[in-house]
Amino acid sequence: MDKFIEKAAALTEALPFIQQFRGETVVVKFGGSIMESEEGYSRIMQDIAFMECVGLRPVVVHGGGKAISRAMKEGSIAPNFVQGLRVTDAATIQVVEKVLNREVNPHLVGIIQQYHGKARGIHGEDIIRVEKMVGTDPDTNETLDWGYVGKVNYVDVEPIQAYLRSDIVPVITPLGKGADGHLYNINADDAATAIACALGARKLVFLTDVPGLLRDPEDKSTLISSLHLSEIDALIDRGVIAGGMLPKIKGMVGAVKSGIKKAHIIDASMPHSLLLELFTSEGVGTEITE
Ligand SMILES: Nc1ncnc2c1ncn2[C@@H]1O[C@H](COP(=O)(O)OP(=O)(O)O)[C@@H](O)[C@H]1O
Ligand SMILES: CC(=O)N[C@@H](CCC(=O)OP(=O)(O)O)C(=O)O
Repeated sequence: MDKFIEKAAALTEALPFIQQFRGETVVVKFGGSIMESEEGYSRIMQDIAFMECVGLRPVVVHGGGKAISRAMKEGSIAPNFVQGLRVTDAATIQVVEKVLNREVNPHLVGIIQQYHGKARGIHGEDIIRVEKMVGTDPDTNETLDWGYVGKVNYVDVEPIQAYLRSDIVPVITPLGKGADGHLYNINADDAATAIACALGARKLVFLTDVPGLLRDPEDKSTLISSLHLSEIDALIDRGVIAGGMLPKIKGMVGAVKSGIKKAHIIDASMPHSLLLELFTSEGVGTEITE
């Protein structure tokens, strides 16, 4: 009997959250090591199908960095990252396009459909315009050139919204087109942020392989559950926000400043962390609010 009451309680606890988020757009980004586990990302796709079914409007932006590196090595191309971004020459962009647009993306769409959700892939270059990424090496002051790596300067949201109006989950690859007509590779965190801002999403959620932002990356008990915009610069200066956390936190700051109410980092390896974050009062991971 208790078991049934518990099950009913879980459903009734979700009710106010479902009512609050119905019709709202939530951009969900995942990539990294979770994409190495079919079981792990299938659970995420199930959560996405659930969200859509109860009236939310999820938009998926996915990475696939590890699969790209594997395919490059199979083609005897050595992966090379500078400041967390893949150096992308003409041969590499072909591998990136194939892995993201023609392998990972249709696979994810297929899993949502297995859960009886409607989903369609969108190739990023059909909706995202970029300029070439440029940077400077802080040690040598030399200009950095990543090749075909882009910084988003425009997202055409109409194809995304058309799918959302038809209750179809858009699943988007982090690729863009340059003014030169060439295909460019985009960090998936940056692509998700730009898409969330352009859509005016209610929430931006990064699923990753750690519980959230940790004060000590080696110690999972040091989770920072809530961060205010004013605290972030000091954490960057102290090196707490570094590596793969930098594009996420910077993206979350940009998103919250552009009007998105909440941005989250949550643990993809915790089963159904996305549903827990959205539909319970517990909250998991790190959130940034204004
Ligand atoms: N303060 C921090 N808290 C948590 N993770 C951190 C921190 N600083 C750096 N990291 C690193 O960021 C990684 C997550 O970013 P990333 O590897 O880019 O994930 P994804 O591929 O899921 O986008 C973690 O696995 C961890 O190694
Ligand atoms: C420019 C750049 O680095 N692009 C990334 C795009 C994929 C990505 O970001 O995948 P994850 O989220 O799985 O890391 C790359 O080529 O790996």
